[in-house]
Amino acid sequence: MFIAPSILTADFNQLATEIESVKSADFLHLDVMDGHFVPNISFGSHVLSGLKKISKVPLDTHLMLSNPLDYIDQFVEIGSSYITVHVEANKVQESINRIKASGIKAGITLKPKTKVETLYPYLDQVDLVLIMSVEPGFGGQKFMVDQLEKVKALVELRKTYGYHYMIEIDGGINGDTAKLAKAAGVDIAVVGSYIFNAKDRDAVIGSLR
Ligand SMILES: O=C(CO)[C@H](O)[C@H](O)COP(=O)(O)O
Repeated sequence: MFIAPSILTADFNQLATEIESVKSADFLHLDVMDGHFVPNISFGSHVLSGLKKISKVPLDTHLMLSNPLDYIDQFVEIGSSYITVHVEANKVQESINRIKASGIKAGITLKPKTKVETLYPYLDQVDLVLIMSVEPGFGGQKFMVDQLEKVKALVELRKTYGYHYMIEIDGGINGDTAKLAKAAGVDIAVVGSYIFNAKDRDAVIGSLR
């Protein structure tokens, strides 16, 4: 399983050092929140604009925004490899088109209460499907085990229709829940507090893999 540390729980007073501490990761997960789509505000592209200068880890950007289309160019500009938008957001199809036209990979995601069927119109177009295993907005929450049913459904759909997306899970991942996620068919685990609350982050990344 690939591991994507979420910098949401990192110490922003020493962001460069925090990012250096997870240099063995497969992706760096960026949780962008607008205080409207989710009840929290995190950071915008300006804060992240120097990231590519200090880390070679590919950037996996998750836009928790009501109007992602208005911000996609900024997150392309900072060097994102993947940009993921919510199916509940405005102008979903236009956002996916914009991401792909920018030459980077597009992802789709959904909140825990949203049915997996809402993703069906986009599954043939996307490179990544992100399953939220907590209510988006905050790190450090408990893993919602029932969301693994969505992972299993997506594995089957990929097999049946020959889709190419990777399946990512985000929220409440630790040593135990990572095993459940992997068994269900997850390709990438986003991990916030379990990594950033540890001293030896590379060791945690290695053990999660
Ligand atoms: O997207 C998020 C919250 O919206 C975080 O990425 C997610 O919660 C990871 O943090 P943790 O591993 O601490 O649960």
